Order: sequence, then C-alpha cells, then structure tokens
Amino acid sequence: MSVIGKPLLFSYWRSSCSWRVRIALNLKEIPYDIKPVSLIKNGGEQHSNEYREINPMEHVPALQIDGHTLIESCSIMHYLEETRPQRALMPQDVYKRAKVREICDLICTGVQPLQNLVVLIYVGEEKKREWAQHWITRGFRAVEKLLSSTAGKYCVGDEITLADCCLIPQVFSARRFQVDLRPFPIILRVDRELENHPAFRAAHPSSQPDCPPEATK
Ligand SMILES: O=C(O)/C=C\C(=O)CC(=O)CC(=O)O
Repeated sequence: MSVIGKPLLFSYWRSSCSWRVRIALNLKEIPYDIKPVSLIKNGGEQHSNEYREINPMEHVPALQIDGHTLIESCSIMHYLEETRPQRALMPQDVYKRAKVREICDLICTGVQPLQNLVVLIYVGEEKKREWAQHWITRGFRAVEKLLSSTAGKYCVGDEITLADCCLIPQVFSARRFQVDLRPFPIILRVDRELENHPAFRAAHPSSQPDCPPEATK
C-alpha cells in the first residue's frame, strides 16, 4: 500500500455499500483507484485469504488511504468527512447531523444487511425476492416518514449529505428486487433529484470498471 499514492477502494460494481463510498469520494473530489473484488467469481474473492487480511468481515468496501486500511462504509465516509472537510457531507446544525445519522443507520443497519449476498444465499433462491421486498418495504416506510420532516431538495434540507449517499444505492437495490416504490413519493423525488448528478452517475454500478457489459445501460 502506498502512503502517498491515491486512495485505493476495494469495490464491487453492484455492492450498495461500495457505491456509498464511491459517491462520497466523488462528491469530495478525491481522486482514487478501484480494485474490483468480485463477490461471485470462484465463490467470492472477498473470502480469499488475501482479502481477509484487508477486511476480516469479508465484505466490500475497504479503503486504503493515508497509510491506513479502513472498512465499513459509514465509518469510511465519516473518516473522509473528518479528514477532507471540503464539500461537507454533514450539516453544521447538531440536530440535523443527528437526523442524517438516523437515516444512515436505518438504511445501513436496518435495511441493507438483510439483502446482503450472504443473507440471500442463506434465505435461498426461491424466497429471496419476497424476503428482500419485505424488508426493504418495511425500512422504506420508516425512511419515508423520517423524510417527511427532514427533506428539502435532498434527504435533510437542501444540501447533499451522507444520508443521500446511503439512500440512492438502496433505491437501486429496491428496484432490482422489484419493490413497489409508489408509496414512497419523497424517496422517489430525492432519487430523481440525484440520478443525474455527476458524482452519483460516476459512482453508479453501470459506470464501474467491473460492471459486466450486459448490465451497462
Ligand atoms: O448479486 C450480485 O451481483 C452480488 C452481490 C451484490 O449485488 C451486492 C449485495 O450483496 C447487495 C448490496 O450490496 O446491497
């Protein structure tokens, strides 16, 4: 690992957790390299001895930056926020900061882990779509309710925050599992607001070097 080189992100094109960090890096205009880790090739490269040294949880993402190796997308985003204050992704106001963390935690602990690859494999091919739909819908009901009192143009007010970095990839996963999003008009509005933002577009799965050609839009 190079201390002075560009940060290196261990990422998988369709991983929503990798996508969160890609958005944050792009928004802050931090140049970085990507090291693709295939979650499906040969039973998953994340389970290799080499990668387990980088991330003992055998998940993506991991970020090598400033001579450190960091794991867990929210911790990584907070590190970026604390070390690279340019283009702040947390509001100044303490209450608004709490609301941003609330939305991030809800998605990152209450929704996304339930549709993680290891969980879906455990649930089984037959039930996995119904399972993912159930938990995403349940979580989105809560997110929509929170947004009804926090959202401006984006999740919390009119500035892009870490909450948006978490929400947009989760909406993509919801579509992937064919969740009916009609009951969530605020989530859909924020998603529409950000779908063509350059930092979000560049972080999109279809823009990734490891995206299979048939999946590019
Ligand atoms: O089917 C695949 O291509 C494998 C894995 C993923 O997409 C990523 C996830 O496990 C879900 C997620 O990050 O939300």
